[in-house]
Amino acid sequence: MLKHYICLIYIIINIVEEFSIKFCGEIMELFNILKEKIKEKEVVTPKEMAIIDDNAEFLGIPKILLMENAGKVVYEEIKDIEAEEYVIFCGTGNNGGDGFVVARHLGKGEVVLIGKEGEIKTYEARENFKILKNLAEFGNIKIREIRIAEEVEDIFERLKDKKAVVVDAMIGTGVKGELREPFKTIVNKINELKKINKDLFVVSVDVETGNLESDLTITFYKRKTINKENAIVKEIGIPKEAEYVVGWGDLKALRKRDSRSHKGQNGKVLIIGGSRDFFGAPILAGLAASKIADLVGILSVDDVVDKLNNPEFIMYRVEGDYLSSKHVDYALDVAKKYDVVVLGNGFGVNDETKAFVNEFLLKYDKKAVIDADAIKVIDYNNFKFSENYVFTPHRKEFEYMNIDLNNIEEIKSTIVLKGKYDIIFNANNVKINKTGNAGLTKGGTGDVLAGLIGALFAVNDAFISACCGAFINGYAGDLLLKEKGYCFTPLDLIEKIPNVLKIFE
Ligand SMILES: NC(=O)C1=CN([C@@H]2O[C@H](COP(=O)(O)OP(=O)(O)OC[C@H]3O[C@@H](n4cnc5c(N)ncnc54)[C@H](O)[C@@H]3O)[C@@H](O)[C@H]2O)[C@@H](O)CC1
Ligand SMILES: Nc1ncnc2c1ncn2[C@@H]1O[C@H](COP(=O)(O)OP(=O)(O)O)[C@@H](O)[C@H]1O
Ligand SMILES: [K+]
Repeated sequence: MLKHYICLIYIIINIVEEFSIKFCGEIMELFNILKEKIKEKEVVTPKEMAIIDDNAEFLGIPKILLMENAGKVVYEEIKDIEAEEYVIFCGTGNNGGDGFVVARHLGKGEVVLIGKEGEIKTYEARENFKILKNLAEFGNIKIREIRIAEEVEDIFERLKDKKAVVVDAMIGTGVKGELREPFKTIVNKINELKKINKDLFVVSVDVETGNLESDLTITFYKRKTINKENAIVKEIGIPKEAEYVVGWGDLKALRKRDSRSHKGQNGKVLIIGGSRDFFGAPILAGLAASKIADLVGILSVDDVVDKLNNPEFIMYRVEGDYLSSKHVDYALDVAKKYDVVVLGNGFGVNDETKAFVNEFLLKYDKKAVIDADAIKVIDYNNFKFSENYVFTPHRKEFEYMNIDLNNIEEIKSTIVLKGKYDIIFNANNVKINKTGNAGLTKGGTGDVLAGLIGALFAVNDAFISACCGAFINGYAGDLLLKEKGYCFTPLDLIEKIPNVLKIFE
């Protein structure tokens, strides 16, 4: 008997495996179609490049390897330039790290670290600086650490009439705001020097620092929006997949909580959901959102409000068993006090709810996460996919939306197509999230995801919020799988959200 039993289980597991492989195959097929339809970016912003860099590391490529390749390709571009002097200006970030590698490959010249060794921000830059210090003892490479521009007056004097190469490894894609001192003065000095010495060749690493008039910029992987025309692109070993995978690079790019912020500035989320039949869904979404957002409100029907005496939420009651047209004005009024609305969890799909959703969205003009039943009741025939919307359909709900992949540019909204792998896309971006496991198929984990995305979307843009929500939700599930196997609940998932954020903060 037992033998038959085991054999039966074996057959079932195989069928499930077969289905999920097939299903997974479909997901990858859809992903490839989307990659074709959504034009690949030729130029990226510094912030987008930082995410790609970090996700290359997420895929297992060490940054120190990329730094080595970066320094090497810059060296290759300048090694044949006739010069009596080489001066490499380095910042304390990884752009400076590239500069250390350039100096090492050159095997000569003066490295000017703008800052102190102790201020070098990253392991890979520090390691390369240490190597330079070892080499400096042999005399070919000189190193100087400066605080203010006056400390390099002698260099500018010397370069007035020399054939020289100046390498700008001061600031790269980590640039933030207006150029601060001493970089500002140093950049101006180099620009002035170029005017009086035609034999001065200025090379920028990855990005021109400030308004430096470089003769050449070697930028890595893709042109940056802030590069000058004459920038050339060099591969340094970053694979295309780094642009398509959701990894910790996306989490690092989320808006940081400002220590001086006060209540409400870190997001206000209104959950509009629930019905007489489903009271748990909006609560799960609300609990998930409250892990991140400052304020969470729940607008729902009597049954849900009466069941909820949770101090974490501000409750807004509407009479009746289901949301309906008569509640639209009140809901719009309440929504004015919030940054984002999470719509649909536990709604049900009857006509009154359908009327509420369509009328509400027609008049509501802020951010919304549209999930579950709300996705099913929208009248897509006359519907605008606003960039203020994030949809979180699973496979079946996605079919309701009848998205025309041939008119993908119309899809300004961000869509999270949930499944074994989540595909996150809109008219301009597509990414795939691989965190998560089959333990997440339990009902309610989608409500957790919707609340999570709502909280992130309150203070970030749609696409990064959707990517990070999917990543965090899945990763929380992966932590639970290690602890409990598949037997975890949506409430366990919610409790794990802070752990995931802590790991990647
Ligand atoms: N992250 C990676 O995986 C790789 C990064 N690479 C290099 O690293 C660079 C990015 O490095 P980081 O992210 O560390 O940052 P950066 O090195 O570009 O700049 C950060 C440094 O500049 C300072 N800074 C920023 N804005 C400033 C301003 N307005 N005025 C004055 N100082 C300012 C910061 O305080 C910090 O010390 C890329 O441009 C590229 O050159 C390469 O090594 C390739 C691999
Ligand atoms: N087999 C699976 N493997 C990995 N993640 C999954 C799997 N099934 C669902 N998920 C994840 O679970 C979450 C919610 O899935 P969903 O189908 O929306 O649940 P719900 O029925 O609660 O809406 C999503 O983050 C999705 O990525
Ligand atoms: K630079």
